[in-house]
Amino acid sequence: MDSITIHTSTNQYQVHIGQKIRHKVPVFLSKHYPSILIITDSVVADLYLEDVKRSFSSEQQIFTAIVPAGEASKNKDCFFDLITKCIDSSLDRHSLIIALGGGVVGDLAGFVAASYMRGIDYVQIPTTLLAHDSSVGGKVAINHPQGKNLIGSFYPPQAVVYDVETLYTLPEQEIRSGYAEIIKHGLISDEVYFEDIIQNGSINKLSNSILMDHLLKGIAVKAEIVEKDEKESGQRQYLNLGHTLGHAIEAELGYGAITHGEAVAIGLLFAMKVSETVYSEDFPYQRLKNWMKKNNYPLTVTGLDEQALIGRMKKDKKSKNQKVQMVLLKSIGKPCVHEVDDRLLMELLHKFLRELVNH
Ligand SMILES: NC(=O)c1ccc[n+]([C@@H]2O[C@H](COP(=O)([O-])OP(=O)(O)OC[C@H]3O[C@@H](n4cnc5c(N)ncnc54)[C@H](O)[C@@H]3O)[C@@H](O)[C@H]2O)c1
Ligand SMILES: O=C(O)C(=O)C[C@@H](O)[C@H](O)[C@H](O)COP(=O)(O)O
Ligand SMILES: [Zn+2]
Repeated sequence: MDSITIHTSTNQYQVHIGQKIRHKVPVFLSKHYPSILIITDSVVADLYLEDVKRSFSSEQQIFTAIVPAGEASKNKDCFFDLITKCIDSSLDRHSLIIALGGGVVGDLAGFVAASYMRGIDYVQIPTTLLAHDSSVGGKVAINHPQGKNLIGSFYPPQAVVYDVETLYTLPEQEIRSGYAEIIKHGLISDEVYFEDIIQNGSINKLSNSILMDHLLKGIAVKAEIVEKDEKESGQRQYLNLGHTLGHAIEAELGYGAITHGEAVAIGLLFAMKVSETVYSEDFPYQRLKNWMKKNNYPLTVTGLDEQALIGRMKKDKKSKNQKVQMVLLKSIGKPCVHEVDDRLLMELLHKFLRELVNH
């Protein structure tokens, strides 16, 4: 088993990564919690809820709440119903919330924990590849129809218990989604890591040891950044590479129409294109795109209104005075934040979306 400690402004917590550790969750908790609410989704509940429940002793009161699987659950109604569940279960400030699932459950349950009684403890038990990113760093949120994660908080968990055995049941689309954030971690940190991912070819044929290597490196990149800049006043913005357009696409298509990682993948390609123009640098754009095609990323999203996308990009949390701020690359491993002029953005987006469909 691997463990990484993350220091925050208010506490420190450990990210434990290993096989079968969902069966022994209390081992990773520093306190005894008399009452616990496990929040999960309808798919994960059938697979892993009993394992996690059974890991607690019989004198602990365990409540469960199951939300529909998918991005659409990160909304105000699910949030409010979960708060009601906390009240009905008489949770208090000594209780624990467990987020058992992917990034949707992690963000939603984390925001419930951050809000209920102005904050109670919670633990992340991630079950997707993408959640190597979402479970670390304490960003919790729900979506607004006008934009992703516009309602949220920075609220670190007490622990992250990442049982990588759960990844074996993931469908292909979710492996693909998670790999977009792994690629992102490679692009912002280290060319060798990035090359290792794309040269390995098909993500469905990877050996367990290669997958684990990519995953652990991704967690290490994320951990190092969030520890230095927990509340995103500077370099944490680099973790948003690909998200300015990615989030706009998710919201514009309707939450859940494509996965977060698939939208981020398109956003990564666009960020590379803009970087090429702004910094007059060559990037392995075509090789990355070929890798994405080979792995069936949906790159031909059609019918997107370019003006609407730009309007949404301006509502992104990095915006300043209605100007789009994008994370770009000076080179691989050297990210930066750059204000992109409206006219240039429109020109590049128009060209990019046309090329995306055609080549
Ligand atoms: N807080 C952060 O720092 C952060 C970082 C990245 C992404 N996110 C957020 O994470 C969300 C996406 O997370 P996600 O990709 O994990 O999506 P998700 O939570 O919707 O999970 C994807 C799908 O896989 C299913 N699933 C989960 N675990 C499974 C398993 N082990 N076996 C089989 N099926 C399983 C789920 O039921 C769901 O249908 C987005 O809302 C995104 O904004 C947050
Ligand atoms: O942890 C971060 O910081 C990130 O930006 C990680 C992203 O992968 C993640 O999707 C995050 O939720 C985006 O944050 P947001 O502030 O743009 O909503
Ligand atoms: Zn993301």
